Parts: sequence; structure tokens; C-alpha cells
Amino acid sequence: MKNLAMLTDLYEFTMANGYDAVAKDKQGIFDVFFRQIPDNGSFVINAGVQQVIETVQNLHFNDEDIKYLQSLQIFSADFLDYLKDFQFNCSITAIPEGTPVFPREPVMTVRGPLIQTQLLETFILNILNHQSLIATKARRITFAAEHKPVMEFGARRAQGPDSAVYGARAAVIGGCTSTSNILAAQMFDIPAAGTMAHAWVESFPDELTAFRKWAEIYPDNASFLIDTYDVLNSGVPNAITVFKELSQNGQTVKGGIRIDSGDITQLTKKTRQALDEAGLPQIKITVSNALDEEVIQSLLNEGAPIDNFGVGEKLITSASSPVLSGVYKLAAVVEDGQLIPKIKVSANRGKLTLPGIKKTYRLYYPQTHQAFADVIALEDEEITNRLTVVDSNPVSITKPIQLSDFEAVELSQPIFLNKQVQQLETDVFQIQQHCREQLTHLPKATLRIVNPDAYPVYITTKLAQLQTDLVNQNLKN
Ligand SMILES: Nc1ncnc2c1ncn2[C@@H]1O[C@H](COP(=O)(O)OP(=O)(O)OP(=O)(O)O)[C@@H](O)[C@H]1O
Ligand SMILES: O=P(O)(O)OC[C@H]1O[C@H](OP(=O)(O)OP(=O)(O)O)[C@H](O)[C@@H]1O
Ligand SMILES: O=C(O)c1cccnc1
Repeated sequence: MKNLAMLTDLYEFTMANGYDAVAKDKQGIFDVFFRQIPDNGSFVINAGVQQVIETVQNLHFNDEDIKYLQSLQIFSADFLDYLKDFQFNCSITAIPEGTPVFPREPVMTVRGPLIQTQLLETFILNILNHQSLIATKARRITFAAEHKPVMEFGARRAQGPDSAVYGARAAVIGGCTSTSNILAAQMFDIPAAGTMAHAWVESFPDELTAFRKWAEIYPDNASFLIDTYDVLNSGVPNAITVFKELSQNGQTVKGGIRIDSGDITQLTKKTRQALDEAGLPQIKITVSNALDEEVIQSLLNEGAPIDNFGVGEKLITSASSPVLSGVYKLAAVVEDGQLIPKIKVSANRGKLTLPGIKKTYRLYYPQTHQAFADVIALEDEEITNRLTVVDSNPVSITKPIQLSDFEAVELSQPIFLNKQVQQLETDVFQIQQHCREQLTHLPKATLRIVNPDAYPVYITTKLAQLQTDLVNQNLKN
């Protein structure tokens, strides 16, 4: 992971410089959370924690950085010395990657010297917002694909190299099975997959020769792109001819075809029929062309016989909902050993923050192990089997609710403590498996991609009281 120490907004540096001058010993506790879910979904798939940890482990300011900051002529010599000898000294708890998370739940909490916690804001949000956005989109797309393999094809349309590489990682967390992006495949141990481009077909005098040459080089698993000229009148018959030539020695040939334009339902139905009639039922059909969860759902509803999907631009850019506005908010400071909860009260009541150090619990029915709500509590609260809670959404006006007979599982884990990485799953397919497993416990109506049911996220009455007290106190000041 690159050193992202300088990937921060100027105001983080000016505040850190100020803390160095007037609040050197103060500690800060910051929470990362989301308020709104992309595509009117009901949850986000948490992703990017590993890259945050790799970044903080490698955080330093080199001579060039110090020289540049000095040239701005706004930072004290003391602060620049502090940066020169920067020793990362914060602790981080986080909800594991792949976990579905809901609005207002702290997905990551950073605690440490205010000077440091402040400097981390921008790159932490940059990493978590990006990867969680793409993992969430990938979950929608792979859910629509009904567990047929989805290959990530987006590198060429991603918004820059990092988005291609880390987007491919996030896409796998959200459910993709492979990527065409060789760098991401190499870095994260993801199967590399692909077919061929129109250029291969065009580079030969005719399509049949193009397929034959490809089959000579890749006889064990040839995948032909059949829409360069005419799918049904040229692509399909030529592919069948070459598959038959390949199987002349009596072996069952493995392979596939890809269709990348036109009405995919009609073309795949006719292609499937022709392949089956030619005795080639094992040949797989892959489709691509600006696919997303809506198109995929529509194709499968129409009964299109598709084995694999290749999905690029709409996935890697989360085109239908390209922003995840996760935020990093101060929840408390520690001054002279005393914890002081903090709150942001803005004109927009929806932006009211949750003060104090908190824990998030997922509540399950003990018999079915189905999750029915999450609760955010203050860290020292005991979550017993009887609990009075209120809606966590500050704009909703509802009465307190009694919850009983549940199993509560805390979602966050210590990830980085005493300069050491604690529990951190790094295998992307293990993370994908965790995601899949977690989703099986959520209500079916919450998983829907169109108009999903909102999943309840509550706060304890103690936390609600602290929030109200701090609002009143701050309005008085
Ligand atoms: N049966 C279908 N139902 C819903 N959407 C479909 C269906 N078949 C194709 N699509 C989608 O419709 C969109 C437009 O398809 P079309 O073939 O017109 O694309 P195009 O980009 O104009 O073609 P080309 O890639 O050849 O330039 C694509 O997103 C494609 O995936
Ligand atoms: O459509 P996506 O979901 O991004 O999938 C990847 C696209 O990339 C390739 O297209 P190419 O770059 O050759 O462009 P074209 O299909 O628009 O001609 C491929 O043939 C797919 O159409
Ligand atoms: O291998 C493929 O078929 C592929 C790879 C990237 C983009 N479009 C298609």
C-alpha cells in the first residue's frame, strides 16, 4: 500500500498544527458511519478495512513532504518536527469487511492523539467509501444474477488505476467470482478470467479462421466472442464448426461463447438451442454489455439461458448511485484522563451524531438465528435480554420500544492495538464467504434490491438520553 500520509485535506493539517499548539495531550475518538445507502438500498457491505490498516502501518512523512509543508508557511517548527518523527499511535476497532452494515452504525472507530486522529480522516473515508460502495453494488449485481458467476470486467472504465484495482477487490467481496484485471488478480489472489475481444476476430480475414486459430492455441477451454458480424448467421455456426473440430478425437470439448450486443434474451435462447442441437450442451454462454442488476434481473426473468455474466462499467463506477457519503465524526475527547462525549448539532436534524464510545450489536431470534434489529449502545452498557430502545434515526418520532428474548452479537472487533494488527481476515474469498453468511441471517425483505424493507437500527435509551442532554447543553451555550 502506498504511503497516503499526504492524502489529506489542508484543514486536517491546519487543525493538527493547532492541536499541537494548544491541545497536545488531548485524545480524540472518531467514528466512521454512513447515513444514506446507495441505490435506495437498505445496507452497505463494509469493505476497505485492510487497506486502511496497511496505510496506517506505513504512515510517515519524508523529507520532500516536510519541505513542502514548510513551504506553505503556516505550520510551526514544532509541528513539522512532530511529523518528521511521526509514530502512529492510535487504536482502531472496526466491523469486519464483508459485513452488511446499516445507517449510523460506527463501522470503524479510531482513538488516539487528536493530532493523529484528525490527520487520518480523509484517506480513511476515501478508502472505505470507495470499496464499500463497490462491494455494495457488487452484492446487488450478484444477487440479481442468482449466484451464476459474475466476472468483474471494469478496469478500462474505472475512474483511474486505483479504482480499477481496489474496485476489483471490493467487487469480489460483494460476490464476483473472478476479474479480468490481472493486477488485481495478482495482488489479491483472485482468479483471472476472460474471453477475447472483437479485435482478435477482426484481425483475421474471416471469423471462422479467427475461431480456429484461437482454438489451436487454447484447445482446452476456448471462449469465442460471436457478435462481431452476425450472432445467429455467422458467430454461432462458426463457433459450432470449431467446437466440433475440437471434439473430433471423441473428447468432450470444454468452452464457451460470449455475446456482447443486441437483445441478449433472444440471442442467448437461439444460441443455446443451436448449441444443444449440435450436441454441445456443455458449452457455456457468457453475456456482457453495460449490464447491471436491473438488466440482469430482466434477462433472467425472461428466461435467458445465461451461464456467466461479465460486468464492467456499471459495477466498477457504481454508475446508478456513484457516491457513498460515509463520514468521520468526533464522538468524544479524553482530557486529563476524563472522557468527554461530543456531539455535532446541525441545522439538519438528520445529521445529529451519536456521542460517546459505542458498541453495535446485531440481535437474533435465538431459535431461528434470524437477525431482526441492530442496537447501538454505550460501551459500558450491559446488553441484557430485556432492553428499551428508540429509533436511531434522529428525524423519526417514535416511542421507546421494549426488546426481549434475543441473542446479541457485537459487530466490531479490535483491529489495530498497541501498534499491532489484531484480528484481520485478508483472504478476499473468506471475506466474501463471511458476507454471504451474514446475509443469510437478514430478513428476506431487507435483501430485496427494489424497495427493500428498512431494517431497524435502534439506540439504547441511555445513549438517546446522552444525545438529548448534549443537544440541550450545546443549544444553551
Ligand atoms: N433482453 C434484454 N432486456 C433488457 N436489457 C437488455 C436486453 N438485451 C440487452 N439489453 C441491454 O440493453 C442495453 C443496450 O443494448 P444495445 O445492444 O443496444 O447496446 P449498444 O451499446 O447500443 O450496443 P453495442 O455494444 O453494439 O454498441 C445494454 O445495457 C444491454 O445489456
Ligand atoms: O460493458 P461493460 O459492462 O463495461 O463490460 C465490459 C465491456 O468492455 C468491452 O467492451 P469494449 O471496451 O470493447 O467496448 P464496446 O463494447 O463498447 O465496443 C466488452 O466487450 C464489454 O462490452
Ligand atoms: O475477457 C473479456 O471478455 C473482457 C475483458 C474486459 C472487458 N470486456 C471483456
